[in-house]
This record gives sequence, structure tokens and C-alpha cells, in this order.
Amino acid sequence: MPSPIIHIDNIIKTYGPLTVLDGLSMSVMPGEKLALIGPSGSGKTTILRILMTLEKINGGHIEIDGEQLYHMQKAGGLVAADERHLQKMREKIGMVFQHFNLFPHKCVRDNITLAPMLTKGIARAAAEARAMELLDMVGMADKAKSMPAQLSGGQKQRVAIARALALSPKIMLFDEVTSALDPELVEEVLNVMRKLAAETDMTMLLVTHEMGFAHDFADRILFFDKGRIVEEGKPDDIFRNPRQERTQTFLRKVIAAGHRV
Ligand SMILES: Nc1ncnc2c1ncn2[C@@H]1O[C@H](COP(=O)(O)OP(=O)(O)OP(=O)(O)O)[C@@H](O)[C@H]1O
Repeated sequence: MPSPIIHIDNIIKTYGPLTVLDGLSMSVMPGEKLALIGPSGSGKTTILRILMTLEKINGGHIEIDGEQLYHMQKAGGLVAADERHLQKMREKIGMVFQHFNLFPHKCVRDNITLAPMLTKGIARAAAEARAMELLDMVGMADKAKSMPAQLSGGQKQRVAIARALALSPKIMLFDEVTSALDPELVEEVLNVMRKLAAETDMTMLLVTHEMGFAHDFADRILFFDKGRIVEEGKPDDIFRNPRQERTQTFLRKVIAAGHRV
């Protein structure tokens, strides 16, 4: 039996008086595709940001690929021990955000080569060759020299996915990556994610309000409410036959709003 690639144990995260994660625990097996769903403010984005070390935690343990992520107590929360450790852990994880976050003054190709060249010291020619492979995979090779402002939202997001893949992460985190897109551009981004899920053995965690996509994409659904996981299971079980009243109410609202599940 393989060990979990992510093990999250009893995480507490507060912002001032607000408890955002309230003893959250979960494990993810290598290669697993997970969808995190639940009401707004339930802590889904926060746990992804914590995994990416963009936020400190106030208590609990996280292990990624057998190594502890946070292990030093500092004022205001637990932090990683040192910058080198942090860098090593960050390279295991790629994250794609709702708002693309591309570097506006760099062309598409340079957006992708920057991190491998700066953090791993990869030579420009090798970084560019890899960038072109990744752009080809997301269907954007012909835009390598374009600037981000010349791209549609869907194209920007496909570049952001390629950029997150540039350090060959074992784990990819997707935070509501289609929420800021015009409806007709959503599918091109989802198609790239389907392809990644089908053709790679990466572990993928997806925060989404696209219930239909979560159903088709995920091996397992985690339903968040008030900073905890209140129900988890296979997509068919969660969507067709939720056990918890909280999940039932949420899904009823989602269906009433016209979303396919
Ligand atoms: N930097 C911050 N300072 C204060 N409160 C914050 C901060 N970041 C997040 N929060 C609060 O933490 C709570 C959880 O936010 P989070 O973004 O994780 O929820 P979510 O489940 O992803 O919601 P959504 O589906 O709307 O994105 C919210 O109440 C949010 O307002």
C-alpha cells in the first residue's frame, strides 16, 4: 500500500478572531484526482494556499511526499524552517489561480522559462525547449511570443497551467481556474485539465464551483463546510446520494441555480 503524498492533520488556521480551518484533516494518495467543493468561505482556497506555503498555519501538521512542511513556531503561526527547505517543497507543487497572475511584461514563453532558469539554474535553451513542449500540450505554441495582454482569458489560463508545470511538480493545485472566464472559454481550459488527468500520473487537487466537471474529473469529492470536511466519497455517491444534510442542502441550491451535477 503506497503512503499518502499529502497528509494533513488537524490544521487550524485563523485570521484574527475568524477560524477558517477548524481541525482539518485529509490524506491524498499519489496520482489521486480530488475535487474540493462547498459553500463560499468554507476554507477550500485556504488549504490550497497553505499547501503552497502562501499562508502560515496556527496548528497541526502537514507532510508532503514524506517531508514535514511546517516545523517552526514563530509569532503568528508555524512556518517552514528555512528558505532552502521551502524552495524544495514548493518545487513539488504547481498552483494555478483564478486570476492567472501572468507576468505582464514578459512574453508567453518567458513567463514559463523564468522559474526554471531562476530557481533551478536551467540553461535558457533547455528551459525554452521545455516551455515549447508545454505550450504545445496546452495548445498555445503559436502564441509563444505574444504578450499576456494580447490573449483571451482562456488562453491566459492555459499559459498559467503550462507555467505551473514547468518545474515538473508531483502535485498540481487548481483554484477555481475557470471562475473568471467568459462561459464560452471555460471548456478549453477544462479540456487541458482533462488531458493532464488522463495523460499524467500527477496528483491533482481542484477547488471548483463547476459541479459537472468535478463529477467527471475527480476520483474523490471532499465537501467542505465551516473549515472542516463534513463528507467525502466517490462522485456518484456524493452527488446522487449525499448522506449529510449540509451536503444535501448545498447541492439542492446548486441544482436550483441551474448547475449540472
Ligand atoms: N487574508 C485574509 N484575511 C482575512 N480573512 C481571510 C483572508 N483570506 C481568506 N479569509 C477568509 O477566510 C475564509 C475562507 O476563505 P476561502 O477563500 O478559503 O474560502 P473558499 O471556501 O475558498 O470560498 P470561495 O468558494 O468563495 O472561494 C473566508 O471567510 C475569507 O473571507
